Amino acid sequence: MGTVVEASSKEASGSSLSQKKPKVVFVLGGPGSGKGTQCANIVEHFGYTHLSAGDLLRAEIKSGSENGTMIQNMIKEGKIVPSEVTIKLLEKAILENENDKFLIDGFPRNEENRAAFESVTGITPEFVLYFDCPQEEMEKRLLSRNQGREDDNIDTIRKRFKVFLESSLPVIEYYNSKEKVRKIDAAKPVEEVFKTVKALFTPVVDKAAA
Ligand SMILES: Nc1ncnc2c1ncn2[C@@H]1O[C@H](COP(=O)(O)OP(=O)(O)O)[C@@H](O)[C@H]1O
Ligand SMILES: Nc1ccn([C@@H]2O[C@H](COP(=O)(O)OP(=O)(O)O)[C@@H](O)[C@H]2O)c(=O)n1
Ligand SMILES: [Mg+2]
Repeated sequence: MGTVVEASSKEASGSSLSQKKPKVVFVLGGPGSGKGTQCANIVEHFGYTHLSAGDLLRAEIKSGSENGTMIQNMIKEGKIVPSEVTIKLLEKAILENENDKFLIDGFPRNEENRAAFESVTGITPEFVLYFDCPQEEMEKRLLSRNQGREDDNIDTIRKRFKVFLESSLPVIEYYNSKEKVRKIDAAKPVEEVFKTVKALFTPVVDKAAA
């Protein structure tokens, strides 16, 4: 009896994501490394749902939410929004979607993101795609992205690079120590990068048949 009560109360307090148990791939890399571009390709070929943490935060600003101004100020400064906010948005998006395979793009971006996501959702990623790209190339891409983003100006871009080096690279190193990182040379043209990405998502059995 005691055990039953304990089990059910544990379930009630846990995230409902622990019941859904989705398959998650984290997509990481510096600003402008091509995360969003490659995620669109993966979605088309492999049936994943793409969730960009940055897109979810920008939608939250647009929706006029009470956190909107705080999020907008942090994005303008290239800072990382508190995990609580971003994780709630990710959880909601995963639960609202029928798919069970998700590409989570631009998250976790620091140790706080990583640890909080793991403890709140109980999810560990299948693997981590890491788009490795020289800073000069990323800067060039961001300055010609033309999506009207308030953070694609040289001042904010420099701040974002610093945050990437100081806070996001350690997360990639953490997953590397767990042998979860698939590092990709992201400086090549889009199609070439996708060839490498495709190989990582194609099951070994399909490769043998091809
Ligand atoms: N391999 C590539 N070579 C050249 N330009 C690219 C490449 N991948 C993406 N881009 C362009 O660079 C910009 C940033 O790409 P994006 O996918 O938004 O990167 P991220 O999500 O990592 O910031 C976009 O304008 C995109 O069209
Ligand atoms: N996990 C995350 C992801 C993005 N963000 C914020 O959103 C901004 C834009 O993120 P993004 O992923 O859309 O940017 P790109 O790397 O795609 O250029 C970041 O610079 C952060 O200010 C965050 O706070 N936490
Ligand atoms: Mg992006």
